[in-house]
Amino acid sequence: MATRASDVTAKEKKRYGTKDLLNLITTNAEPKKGLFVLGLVLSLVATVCSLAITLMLKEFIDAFNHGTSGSLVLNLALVILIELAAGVSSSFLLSYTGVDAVTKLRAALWRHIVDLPIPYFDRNRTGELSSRVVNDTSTIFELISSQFSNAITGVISIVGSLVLMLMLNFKLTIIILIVVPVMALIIVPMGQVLARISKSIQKETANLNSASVQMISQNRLIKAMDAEDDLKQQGEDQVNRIKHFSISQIKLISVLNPILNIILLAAIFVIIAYGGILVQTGALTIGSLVAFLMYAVQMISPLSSVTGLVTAVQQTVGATERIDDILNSPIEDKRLDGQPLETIQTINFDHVDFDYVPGKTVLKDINLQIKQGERIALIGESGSGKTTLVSLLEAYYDPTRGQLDVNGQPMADYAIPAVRSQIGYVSQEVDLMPGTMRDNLLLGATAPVDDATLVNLLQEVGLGDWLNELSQGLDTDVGERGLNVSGGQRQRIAIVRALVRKPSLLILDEATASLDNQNQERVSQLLDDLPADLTTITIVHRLNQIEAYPRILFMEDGRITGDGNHAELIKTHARYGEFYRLQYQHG
Ligand SMILES: Nc1ncnc2c1ncn2[C@@H]1O[C@H](COP(=O)(O)OP(=O)(O)OP(=O)(O)O)[C@@H](O)[C@H]1O
Repeated sequence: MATRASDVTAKEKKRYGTKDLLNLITTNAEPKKGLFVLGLVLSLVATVCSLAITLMLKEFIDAFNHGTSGSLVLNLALVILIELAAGVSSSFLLSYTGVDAVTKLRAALWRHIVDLPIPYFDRNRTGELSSRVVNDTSTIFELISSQFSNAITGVISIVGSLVLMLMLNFKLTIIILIVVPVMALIIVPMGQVLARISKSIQKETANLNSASVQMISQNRLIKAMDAEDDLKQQGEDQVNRIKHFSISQIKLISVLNPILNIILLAAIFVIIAYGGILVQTGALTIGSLVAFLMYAVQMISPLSSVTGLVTAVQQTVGATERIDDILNSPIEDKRLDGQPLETIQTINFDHVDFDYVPGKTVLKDINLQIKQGERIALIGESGSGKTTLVSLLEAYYDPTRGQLDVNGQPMADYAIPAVRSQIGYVSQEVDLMPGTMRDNLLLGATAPVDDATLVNLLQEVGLGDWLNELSQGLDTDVGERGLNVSGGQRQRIAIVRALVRKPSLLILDEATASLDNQNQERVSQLLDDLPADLTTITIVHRLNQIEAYPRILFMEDGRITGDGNHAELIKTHARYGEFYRLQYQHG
């Protein structure tokens, strides 16, 4: 079944946690576990080596008085080399695992979004969805490629340094054991506040993303409405919201870092002062004091990455929730085991109602029979239900009540790709896809189409000269959103794109709206020249050629109240007459 808008029920709000994050990573990002573990092990080796290097430096310094042994220098060089090799390879392997995992996750999200049903796109904002594909997945990348391993090696550094410090001098270690909890007392609560702030920054950045997509794609409308100042203000408010949270973040970090530094300096000062006394009394060697100081630093600096892991996980859990929301939304059921459809001969709406939202009926008791080869104009006021009616034919939605039959069988019996392959659709707003002219014309085409056919069709819709002017003909890149192609040209390309698929039903949503008169006639001519068995339904907004349609369906408030040719309707349907005259007076 195609998705029924009224099927969408309120989802129970679930609390997301680390388990969901792990689940998302293992099932959708499928990290290369072997490489990840190897990266972790190597990073542990590098950490242990750096602890050992400090210990060897102690020996090295203490050996100054009685001559440095060659084997010590050799061992030191060897350990430094191992540390270097392990560090470089672990950093590469962990980043590689992160890149690989985030690539799979992004691809899985992309595939899933492509397959989501139309009602999902009705409910969700474009920018927000794109932010999930780009930003939320980056958060997960950071966690896998650096934050997680930094925290693990951090723990080893802390524990290792502590054990070695205890071995070097118990009393000096006590000083560190007092300093660390004090630092933790500051870092942990401030870290939690920082996590909340960065969650707000993420949310507001996603909103900015969403708002910019709207602002850029709707720029013509904004200019036409002279609404630039409003939009500038909205943008300013949005960036200022991010600034507000970013400043709180900066303030906190600016205070946090110097405080931690001062505590660290104070601890180092105490260690040097007390350690100096111990050295003078001969209870501690200079090498041990230097090693001790190095361990203190090695122990304290990973503290923030260990506590930072909590923050990072919290942030990533937020990203997981948003990504899961997409991945758990059911994709469109294309009924692939449904029947094939060779051609559309008859369409029958039998008492069809449709509600986007339960209880708000948009199409009301539609009874309509369409035979192969009919040329139908669908007209009516804005919001009367014209687009919704053709959306049911495209199987974007199923009727809420009543029955829609194609060739005498319920629409729901057919495989959805079979239905759509029989329908050519030209929308009101034609967007070209990024890529070449040929890519655009062949979008979704299943059978091979040669260039000569494409050129012929382009000539028939009046794009022959334009094609000749293009530097690379059919290989010319028409650009994102087709920015370098006019509205009229885009619509004509869309008509060719629809015809290339050799449909048995052609739906044109005001396909001639942005064409000048000459090109409009050429397209009308093309539509006249279409094969006689091709059914066309044109949603007509400009009525200047309405007389040419043998059958006109007039819609009012979700109902078809008029069905006949122009001469019949003008005589029998008062509202149609009024609508027709009004259009002429104003247009
Ligand atoms: N995705 C949706 N969710 C909820 N309501 C919708 C949705 N799409 C359209 N509607 C409502 O359904 C009604 C019919 O809309 P529809 O787009 O079919 O009208 P239309 O005749 O094609 O209008 P227009 O000529 O302006 O394109 C309107 O009241 C509209 O607000």
